[in-house]
Amino acid sequence: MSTELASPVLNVDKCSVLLLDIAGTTTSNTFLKETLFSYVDKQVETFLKEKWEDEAVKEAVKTLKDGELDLEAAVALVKELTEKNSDNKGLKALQGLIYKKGYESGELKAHVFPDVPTVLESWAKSRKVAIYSTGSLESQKLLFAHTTEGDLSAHITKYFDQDTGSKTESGSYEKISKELEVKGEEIVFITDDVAEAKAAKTAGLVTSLITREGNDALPEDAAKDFPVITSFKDIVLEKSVKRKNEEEVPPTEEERPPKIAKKEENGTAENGLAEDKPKPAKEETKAQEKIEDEPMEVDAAVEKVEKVKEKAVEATKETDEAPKTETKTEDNTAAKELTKTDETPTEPIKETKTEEKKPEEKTDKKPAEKDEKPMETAESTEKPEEEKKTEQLPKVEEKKKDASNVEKDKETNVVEDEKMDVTPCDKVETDESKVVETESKKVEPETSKEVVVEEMKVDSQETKVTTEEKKVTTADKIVTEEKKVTTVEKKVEKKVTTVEKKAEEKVEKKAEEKVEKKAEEKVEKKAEEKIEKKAEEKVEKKAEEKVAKKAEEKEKKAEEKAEKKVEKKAEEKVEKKAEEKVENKAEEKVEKKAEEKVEKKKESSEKEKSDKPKAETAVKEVATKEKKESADSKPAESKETTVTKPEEKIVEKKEETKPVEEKKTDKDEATAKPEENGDKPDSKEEKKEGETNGEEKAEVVKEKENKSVLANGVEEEATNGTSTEEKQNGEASEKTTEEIKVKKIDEAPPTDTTTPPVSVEV
Ligand SMILES: CSCCC(=O)C(=O)COP(=O)(O)O
Repeated sequence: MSTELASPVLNVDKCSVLLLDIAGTTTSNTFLKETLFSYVDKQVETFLKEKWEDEAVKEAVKTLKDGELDLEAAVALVKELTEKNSDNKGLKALQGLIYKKGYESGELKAHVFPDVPTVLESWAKSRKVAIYSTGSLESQKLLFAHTTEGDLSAHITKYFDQDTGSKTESGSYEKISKELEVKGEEIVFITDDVAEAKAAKTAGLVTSLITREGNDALPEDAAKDFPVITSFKDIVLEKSVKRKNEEEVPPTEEERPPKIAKKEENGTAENGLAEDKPKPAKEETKAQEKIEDEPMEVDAAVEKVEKVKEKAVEATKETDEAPKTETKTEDNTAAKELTKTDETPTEPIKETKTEEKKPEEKTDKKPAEKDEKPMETAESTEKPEEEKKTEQLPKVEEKKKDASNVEKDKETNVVEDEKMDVTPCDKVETDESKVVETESKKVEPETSKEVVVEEMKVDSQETKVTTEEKKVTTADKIVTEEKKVTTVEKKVEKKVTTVEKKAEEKVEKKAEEKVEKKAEEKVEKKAEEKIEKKAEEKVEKKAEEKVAKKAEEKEKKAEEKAEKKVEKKAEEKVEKKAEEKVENKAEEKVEKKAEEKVEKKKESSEKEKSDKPKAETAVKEVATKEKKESADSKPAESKETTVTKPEEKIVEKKEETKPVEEKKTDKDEATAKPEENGDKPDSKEEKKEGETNGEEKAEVVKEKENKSVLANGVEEEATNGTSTEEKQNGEASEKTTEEIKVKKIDEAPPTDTTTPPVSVEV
């Protein structure tokens, strides 16, 4: 760690926000590695086992690595990434969750460098202090709420983590600037990381590097590009925004120049003191306006305070006019400091000895210990000077008493800034006041740091007592006024800070609530969508099933219909064929029998020859008519007609007495037509059948076969003459033949009684 640093030159005229890095800036890297990361390493397994099902943990583990991780793998990965000091967002989230347990149980206490608490407190009075760290928001908040120096979170108004973006990208700082509603040039960013500093600078932020105990050495050229400080106290800010219109009032402790040698540019000392540069009141007013959430009441209170101060200043001026008094302006102080630093050019002058020592004592073995060493040397250089000065002071006991009253009043002012506000007293630099100041340094070490005392020259030993008394009483008045002012100020500041904090807490809470609500809404939406999808899928499935069922039913019906049709057709065919066959066979039989009988009759009648020609013809006619009738009509229907018709026709033919040959031709035509007609429908039906599907064909073929078998049975029955129909027909034909025979006998002359009767059997 180099302590030989160039003096910081920061353009902080318009600073309204201080943006701070954590590791290596507010807190030592050693603490991070040896305490926080080590704690994570030890606790991660237990923590993940306990909280594996927590949503926050699940989310963090998901972010840890793409893809799924089981518990063991997650533990190993967390350890590995922690060891590497990875910036993985999932890791940072998990670390934050793990730290929580440690901080809450008291097992963890965060380290902050010794200057941090006081400076943060001081800055927070008039400006915003924000944090930008790689660590998660949770871990940042925990850290500042649980430091070895107490809860510092009250001084911090805003936290940024990697959700804002990478710390090495300028866009992230632009975002912060927008979010804070402050121009980049009004934000002072302090970090130990050069890459981060470059990014912030690119975004227009006023940027300073800081070196701290435990940090890696900065690159050699870093100091060329950025001011490098070693403590927050090295930062010089413009006058507090609340102290507008106070150009003549000496600066507060906060606004005093750091005890670091300032560069001389253009022949003038440049110590970064905002007070040294006259600024238009407008700028200050603007800066004040930029402090968000500041209520109007506070503004009014500030104005009142300022008025009281103005009165005090006027009173001080009056005392300045008194003879043989030494007024001390801020310029004088700065000039003296420059002289002082010239004497010790290589050592950075630390500001407060007591402030920095205390925290280091508390944080044993922490890296900041080394920071204290140079401070001790600074203290040792200051003390002898003060002692010398006090030795030179005349001891005027009476004056001491009066002055001791002033000092007592001073002692009541705890806050550094407020003590500095009492500096009008310094302007009345009497012997007594010097004594008082040195005494006050002994009583309250913090006041001893005031450089004013060191540079005071004791040249007013001959001052008249009466003048001194006047001055002291005036000083008393001023001090009491100032006390009032400071108390009001304190209250105002407290109010401002509390109001700001509350407002920010509210904003944060609202933001968190919004985020939570959004997350919940998302989850709900997803769940609803899933349910809807499932419902839709179910409905679709049901609809599909219904459609399929209907289709199946239709198919079945169609098949059944087709089958029925096919069956009907097949049945009709079979019936037709059977009928045809029966008819044909019957015809053939009738013909044959008729012919045989005719022949027999012919033979028998040859003898008779001319006696019975009419009877033969009648027989033939009867045979042909019967054939016709059997061919034209269906067997069931035509059974009766075949019985009755021949009788009638026989009667008719008796009258007509047509030749036998003519009747035969008629019969032939009648018998031939059904055969010809019967062939054609068969072929058509076969064509139709060819159009049906294979299954139907097969079934039809089977049915045909079955039915042909049945038909054959019918045929056999027909041939055997066993069927009832045939029998009936046979009986009928027998009856007709008997009747014909009777008629013939009646008509024919009674020649031969042995002549067999003509009978037609069907
Ligand atoms: C907030 S405590 C842990 C901080 C941390 O994890 C870290 O990596 C520090 O990063 P920074 O950006 O603050 O240097």
